[in-house]
Amino acid sequence: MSLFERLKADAAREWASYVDHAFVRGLGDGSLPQAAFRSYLVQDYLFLIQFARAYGLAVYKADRLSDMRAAAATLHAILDVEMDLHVRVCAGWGLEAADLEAAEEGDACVAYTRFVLDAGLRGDLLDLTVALSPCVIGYAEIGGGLAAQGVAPNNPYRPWIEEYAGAAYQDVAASARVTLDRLGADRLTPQRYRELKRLFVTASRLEAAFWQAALDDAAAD
Ligand SMILES: Cc1ncc(CO)c(N)n1
Repeated sequence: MSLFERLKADAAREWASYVDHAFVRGLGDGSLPQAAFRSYLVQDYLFLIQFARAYGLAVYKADRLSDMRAAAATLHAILDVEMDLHVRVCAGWGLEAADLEAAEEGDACVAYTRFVLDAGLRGDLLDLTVALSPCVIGYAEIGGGLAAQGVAPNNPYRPWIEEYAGAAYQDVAASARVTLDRLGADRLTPQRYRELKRLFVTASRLEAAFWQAALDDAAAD
């Protein structure tokens, strides 16, 4: 079993709370309140800024050129592709770049992103990669799963689903799995597994909390 499959099986409950969250089901059937999606988009923009920093840290923590290049390519993809796309999606939902810049990071965003950065700062590239893996691999599973169920043509969240179900993002996630499994083959020891599992479980819980914060935020409006 690959390292990713093993982590996912051992974190089955937390993984399910993330990929099968009420927010995700609402995206799939189009019933998600639009205020929740807007709140999510603003926080996700701030999230991506911190994730770019985490990939910068992965460049620093890498001890081979191929790992440095892989992390640098992801850093570039976040800063120059995904964030641009994000600004355009936000504009479609009535959110201007100025709204994004002015927004305060919510607790769920601070907790998740700083947890990942801390895992990477005190650990090595394997710790950091495990802490990052629910993000990139999870969104590919969510987008692919929703698309496979079939998305109504008038579902307002269809472009979001298609983005994460699309070949470009699925490729990014597939290479993240290959990297994780290779780092595991190089560095995993039985003693380390417990700590890696803890990182994976916590990151999955914090992803679920990120969805939940957007639902709570919209409900409080
Ligand atoms: C919170 C979160 N997790 C994962 C991704 C995937 O990039 C994202 N954009 N936002």
